[in-house]
Amino acid sequence: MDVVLDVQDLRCGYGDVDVLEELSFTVAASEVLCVLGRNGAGKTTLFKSVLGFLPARGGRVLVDGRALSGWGRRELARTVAYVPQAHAAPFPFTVGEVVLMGRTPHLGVAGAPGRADRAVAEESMDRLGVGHLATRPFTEISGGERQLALIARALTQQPRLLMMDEPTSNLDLGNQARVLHEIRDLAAGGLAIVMISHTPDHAFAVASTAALLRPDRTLRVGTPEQVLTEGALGEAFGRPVRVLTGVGEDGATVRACLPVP
Ligand SMILES: Nc1ncnc2c1ncn2[C@@H]1O[C@H](COP(=O)(O)OP(=O)(O)OP(=O)(O)O)[C@@H](O)[C@H]1O
Repeated sequence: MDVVLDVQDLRCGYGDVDVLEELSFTVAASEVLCVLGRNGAGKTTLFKSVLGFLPARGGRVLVDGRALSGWGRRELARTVAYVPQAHAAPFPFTVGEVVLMGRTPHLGVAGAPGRADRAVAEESMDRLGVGHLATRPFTEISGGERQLALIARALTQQPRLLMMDEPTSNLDLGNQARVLHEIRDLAAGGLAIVMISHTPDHAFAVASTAALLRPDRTLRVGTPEQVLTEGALGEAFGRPVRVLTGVGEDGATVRACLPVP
């Protein structure tokens, strides 16, 4: 198995408080790991640690078998791409310029992007359906359009590992389906993907592995069907949850979750 991200016994937090304790999981090429847990459980903290923004207090994070401390910043940016939540990115540039920034780690020291770099950016924009927005200011498009543009920027990096923080928040149903389809397609093409989601349905739809942060700070890892049971979801979110099953397009079982008011 081609393991891209290997997290072993990770412990991290802020001040004198540990938010995450002894978390372990791996993500291989072509796998999609979906991280779920209640508000404040530590999902973003986990991302910060894997991206090298928050030092681990214990355990280790290996990318392609090498500890994060052994990677140069540009080198890591050629391998790991991050899609932030769209509301956190008020860039004063056009959509096309923001997407082209994804090429930055691939350029030489004095490098300006060339024709090949622009072609990669255009292909990414077409893939996410935002090519027609290329000349629009990034600050003057909708939240959903910004989300799609940020995913296009991350693809323009041509990474091995894609870290996505709630990639379907802000998106209408059609665009949620578009992004989920792309996530499945990118994984099939060999990318390793880690996504945070508040929608267990999306883990059932595209994830090979679900990782559920529980109130006792432990992580339950397995297939979505193993991990996202009514009991485990009820315990994790503190309210009863129903898991409903139906028949999908191809006759396969599909699952959706409903919080019980
Ligand atoms: N910079 C910080 N300094 C101190 N505590 C922090 C900081 N950032 C987050 N925390 C705390 O760490 C815990 C985990 O926060 P985190 O943002 O990782 O949760 P999350 O699972 O991403 O939540 P949400 O679903 O609401 O986005 C929370 O208790 C939060 O208050």
